Amino acid sequence: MSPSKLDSTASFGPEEASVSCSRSENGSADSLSLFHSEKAVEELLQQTPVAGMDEHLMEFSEALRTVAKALRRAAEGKASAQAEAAEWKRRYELERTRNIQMERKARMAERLSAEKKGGIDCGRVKNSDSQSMLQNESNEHSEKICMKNGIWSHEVLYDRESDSNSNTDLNKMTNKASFKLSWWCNGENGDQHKHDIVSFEKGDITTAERSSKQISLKWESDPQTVLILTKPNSVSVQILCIQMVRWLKEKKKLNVYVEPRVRTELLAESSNFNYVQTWKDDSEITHLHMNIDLVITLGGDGTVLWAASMFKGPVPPIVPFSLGSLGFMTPFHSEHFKECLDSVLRGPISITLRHRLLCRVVRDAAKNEYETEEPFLVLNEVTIDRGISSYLTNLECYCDNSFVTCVQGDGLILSTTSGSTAYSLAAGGSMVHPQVPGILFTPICPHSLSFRPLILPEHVTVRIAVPFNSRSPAWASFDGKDRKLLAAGDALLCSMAPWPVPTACQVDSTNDFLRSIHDGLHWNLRKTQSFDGPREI
Ligand SMILES: NC(=O)c1ccc[n+]([C@@H]2O[C@H](COP(=O)([O-])OP(=O)(O)OC[C@H]3O[C@@H](n4cnc5c(N)ncnc54)[C@H](O)[C@@H]3O)[C@@H](O)[C@H]2O)c1
Ligand SMILES: Nc1ncnc2c1ncn2[C@@H]1O[C@H](COP(=O)(O)OP(=O)(O)OP(=O)(O)O)[C@@H](O)[C@H]1O
Repeated sequence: MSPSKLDSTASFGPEEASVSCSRSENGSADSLSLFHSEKAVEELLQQTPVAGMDEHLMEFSEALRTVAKALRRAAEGKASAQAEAAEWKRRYELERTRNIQMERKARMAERLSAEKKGGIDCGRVKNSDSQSMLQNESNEHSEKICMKNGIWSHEVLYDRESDSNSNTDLNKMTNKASFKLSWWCNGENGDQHKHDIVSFEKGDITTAERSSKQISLKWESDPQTVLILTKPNSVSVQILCIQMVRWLKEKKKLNVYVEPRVRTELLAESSNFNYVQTWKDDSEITHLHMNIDLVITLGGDGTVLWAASMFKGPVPPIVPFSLGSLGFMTPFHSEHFKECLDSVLRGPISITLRHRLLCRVVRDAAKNEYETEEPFLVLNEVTIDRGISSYLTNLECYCDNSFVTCVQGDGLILSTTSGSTAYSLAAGGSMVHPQVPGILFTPICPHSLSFRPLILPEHVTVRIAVPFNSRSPAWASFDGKDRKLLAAGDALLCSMAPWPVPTACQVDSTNDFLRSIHDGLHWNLRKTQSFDGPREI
C-alpha cells in the first residue's frame, strides 16, 4: 500500500468518514463517538502494513496511537461523569418524591382534622369536595394499614387539590369505589402482605415468605362507574357492547362510559342510549383513572393494550373479554358476560398485576439524559428495529451503565413478562409468567450464532444507543405503535414503570397463563406415546 493510500477513506465505510468529519466540526464528542473514533484509529493501524514504511509513516502511526489513547481517556472520563450525574439525579428525584409525599400527608391530616371537627358523613357522598374528603380519610386509614395488609386503591399519586382546580366534567362524576388488594397465603385468601424478609441473624442469611403470591381484589364499596372499550369495526363487538351497556345500566344501575366513537354508534342504534357518558377531548382522559372503577375490554389482546395505553398513570382493574383470535390477556368469554360481570362486581376476584415499562427517548441534542421527550408506557414491549432500512441495525446496549453488548441484526425487543408471549416469543425469547418481575432482552435476527436472549432484573435501567458510526438510524415502536426515529447519537432509556395494569383472572394468574399458552399456542402438544411397545426391564 502506498503512503498516499493511507490518507484515503477507501478502507472505511462512507459513514465512518463522515462521522469523523461531523465530530471535528461540532467539537463536542460523545463517549460513544469517542469510543468509535478510537476503534477506527485502531482499525486503521491494523490495516496499515508496517514493513517497508518510511519514517514519516512510522511517526504518523505513533501520532495516531497517541490520539487513540487520548480518545479512550476522554470516553472513560465522560462515561464516569455521566454515571455520577445519573446517580445524583436519581437521589434528587427520590428526595423530591419523599418531600412531596410528606407535604401531602401533612395537608391531608390538617384538612381531615378540620373536617372532622365540623362533623362529616363518611358514607358515599356526591360532591367532589366530599369525595376528596372521603378519599383523604381512607388514605390516612390505608396508610396505617397498608404496611401490614398490602396495596390500597386510595394511594394518592399526585396532589388532587391542585388537580381538581383544572379538572373538568369528569370531576363531577360519581366517586370511585374503594377496594383492597391482598396476597393469598397457602392458597387461601389471607389478610397479610408477605414481603421477602431477608434475615441476617448471626451471620446466616435466610429468606422467609415470597411476595409473589396470587393477588386478590376485594371491593370495599360497590363499583359505580364502568368504562367499556371496544375493538373498532367489528359487528360482533358492537352487538355485545349494546347488550352489555343495557344490562349494566338497567340491571346493575351503573354509570357507563365509552369512547366518543362508540357513543355515536350507540346513539345511531337508539336515542335511549343518551345516558351513556364520554369525554369531549383527550385531555380529559388523563383524569379518567380517578373516576372509573372498572374497565371492560371487548376485543383481543390489542384492545387490552389500547386500554392500558389510555392510562398514563394508575390503571383501574380491567376485565378483558375475548373477541379476538388468540387472547393471551383476555380470559373471559363473551357468551357468559352477565355471570362473569356479576362475580367481578361482587368480588373478591383474583388479578394479575401486569408490569409495564417506562420508555424515554433521549436525543443527542439533549443537554443531559433527563431532557427527554414525552415518555411511553408499554404493556408488551418496546422494539428497536431497522425500519425500512436494509442495513443491519447497530445498537449499543447498557444496563445501569454496564456495557451489555452491541446488537447487529434486525433489532432488539425489550419486553415485559406479559409481552413474553407476543413479539419476543416470535424472536426466540422465553415465555415467562406475567407475575414474574423482569425485563426480557430479546434480539431480532442477530447476525451472530451465540446471541441468546436474556432476562434482566426488574430494577435496572436499560439504555439502547444508536452509535455515531451506525450506517442507518433505528426505529423504536411501543406496543407495536407510535414509531419514533432514533438517529445516530440518540438513545432509548427503559425501566420498570410504577403503574402496573391489573387484569381480572378467570381462575388465577397461573391457571390463566397456562391455559393461554395451551389454547393459544398449542404449547408442547404431542400425541401421547402408546403403552404397548418395547420396555426397559
Ligand atoms: N412477529 C410477531 O410476532 C409480531 C410482530 C409485530 C408485532 N407483534 C405484536 O403485536 C403487538 C401489538 O398487538 P396488536 O393487537 O395491537 O397488533 P395486531 O393486531 O397486529 O396483533 C398482533 C398479534 O399479537 C398478539 N398479541 C398481542 N399481545 C400479545 C401478548 N401479550 N401475548 C400473546 N400474543 C399477543 C395479538 O393477539 C395478535 O394476534 C405488539 O406489542 C407485538 O408484541 C408481534
Ligand atoms: N378502542 C380502540 N380504539 C382504537 N384502536 C383499537 C381499539 N381497540 C383495539 N384497537 C386496535 O385494534 C387492533 C386490533 O385489536 P385486537 O387485537 O383487540 O383485535 P384482533 O386483532 O381481532 O384480535 P387478535 O389480536 O386476538 O387477533 C389493535 O391494533 C388495537 O390497537
